[in-house]
Amino acid sequence: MNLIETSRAIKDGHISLGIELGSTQIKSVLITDDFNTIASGYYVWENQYKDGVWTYPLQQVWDGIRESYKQLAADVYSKYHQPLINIGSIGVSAMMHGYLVFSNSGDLLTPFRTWRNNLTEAATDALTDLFDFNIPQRWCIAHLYQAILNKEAHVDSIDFMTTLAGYVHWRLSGEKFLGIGDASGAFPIDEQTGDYDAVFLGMFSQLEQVKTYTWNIRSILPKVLKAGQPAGYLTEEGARLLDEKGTLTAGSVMAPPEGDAGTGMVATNSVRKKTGNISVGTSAFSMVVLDKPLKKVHRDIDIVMTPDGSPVAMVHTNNCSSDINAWADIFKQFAGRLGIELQADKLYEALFLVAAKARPDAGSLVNYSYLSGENITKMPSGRPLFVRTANCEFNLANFILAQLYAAFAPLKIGMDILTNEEQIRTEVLIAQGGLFKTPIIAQQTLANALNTPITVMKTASQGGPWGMAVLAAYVKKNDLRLEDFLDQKVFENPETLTLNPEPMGVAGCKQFIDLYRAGLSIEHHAVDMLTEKQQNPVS
Ligand SMILES: Nc1ncnc2c1ncn2[C@@H]1O[C@H](COP(=O)(O)OP(=O)(O)O)[C@@H](O)[C@H]1O
Ligand SMILES: O=C(CO)[C@@H](O)[C@@H](O)COP(=O)(O)O
Repeated sequence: MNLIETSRAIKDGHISLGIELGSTQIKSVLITDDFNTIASGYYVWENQYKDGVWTYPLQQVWDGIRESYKQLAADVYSKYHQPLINIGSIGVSAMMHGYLVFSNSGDLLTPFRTWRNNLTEAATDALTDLFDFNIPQRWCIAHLYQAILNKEAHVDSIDFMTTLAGYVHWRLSGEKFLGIGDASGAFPIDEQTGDYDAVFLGMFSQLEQVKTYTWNIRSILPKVLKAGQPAGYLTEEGARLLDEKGTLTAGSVMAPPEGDAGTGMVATNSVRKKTGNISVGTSAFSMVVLDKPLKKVHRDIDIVMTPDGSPVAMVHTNNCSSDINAWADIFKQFAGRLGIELQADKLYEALFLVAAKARPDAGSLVNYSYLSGENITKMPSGRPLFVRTANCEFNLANFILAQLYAAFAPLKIGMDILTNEEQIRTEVLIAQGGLFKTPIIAQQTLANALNTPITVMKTASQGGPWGMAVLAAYVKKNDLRLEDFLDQKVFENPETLTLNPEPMGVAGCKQFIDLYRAGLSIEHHAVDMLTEKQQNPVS
């Protein structure tokens, strides 16, 4: 579309908005009906560790959404000279799972517990045994049951439990829905009915500790919808939450709110059976759409759903890029001392590119990027740790490569279970996430770590919110199955780059992983010996 055509599309509302609340950024992306991004906005935020809980204040959710929307609207006006009055369809996605519970008057009952918390081991052991289905620590039902086991007073007053995307959607539209992908990280889904598993709901309700409450699990969970189904309309109040200037009008059709896993699958065109993709950011997770059930229950493989309701095997690690960011900030501060003010992209590029000069084994340096606990390596909480012997090759190139290897190490260990025990392997994995903003380096390192070709699309670094915008557009025109819609309408001619594993890199990464495994008890010891500093309670 040329400028005039795009400007007309904006005026006529032939546009879709995707908003994704990721762990480090709230991003908004606006697309035209040909799925091209025409404007974007973002807001930077960070989880806080307060009172032993990883959290974000809900006020910041709205400050961030408004700021990111404001930037996007300004971007539209400056490029196309049009105010944003009427947006055809809107979709919200976010980091999944966690614990957000509300009373019947809509009050938040306890500060938001994010996916990053490892507080629910007892609940997950009990529920996994009960259902004979893996319940990971970060899932909503695990948080709820743990709160019950802890006898937390607020549980009595629960009227509604949802995810972050479900919460934002509810406030924008007044509707309590979840897309099936996001719902599958709240409570297990039955593929046949496309709804929460009725047998498991019954089993949960019959638990002694659960029976004592007046609420029923079914009634506090949001209703489940599949991609393409309308999930309400933007209300007047919702429009004011997005756009405080009052320009935006109500009435946009809303897509089912999704999780960032689902939007990652859409953004990489990986909803078809046997396709695989990876998301790398604060956390890392690989997803393969299953063509048959797994042979057995694995505590390290989560079963979630595509946005149109097919089961997916997910390997999820809580830690990926946070330690890289912490070190990048140290280098930024040092550059600042020399009078050099570095923008983030320049900083990451300068650091990542030097890794190309590293020894393939990263000079025998070892790093544990555990800002929080790690399920895959059974680490109860996190103490980021860099360790080396006196005679190893300690230089910047090896240091940065060790950081990258460490970011992918838990994922590599988890993926080995998928490939070795379940023989699930895809020809290629399509990756997306902020680490690919600097081309090649993270992509090649991931290919070497997983010993699998990795494809990255041109849109990789803004994948999630763009994927959500595409799901919002799909609500307006859903005459094809989602996988066909993506193949035929969205990804007719994708711009991609595939990198194959390099034999020396594969061998070098294996050496790193051997050292990493050997030293895991050092990390355990650090967890035991160093107490986490507490911050003030969340307001
Ligand atoms: N220019 C860049 N080059 C490489 N990595 C980057 C760059 N900018 C940001 N990153 C990394 O990308 C991460 C954000 O990725 P993203 O997929 O948006 O994650 P999240 O959903 O966890 O916020 C940052 O935390 C940082 O580690
Ligand atoms: O838990 C999941 C997916 O299962 C994610 O929502 C969570 O790891 C957050 O992802 P990001 O690191 O914000 O991309």
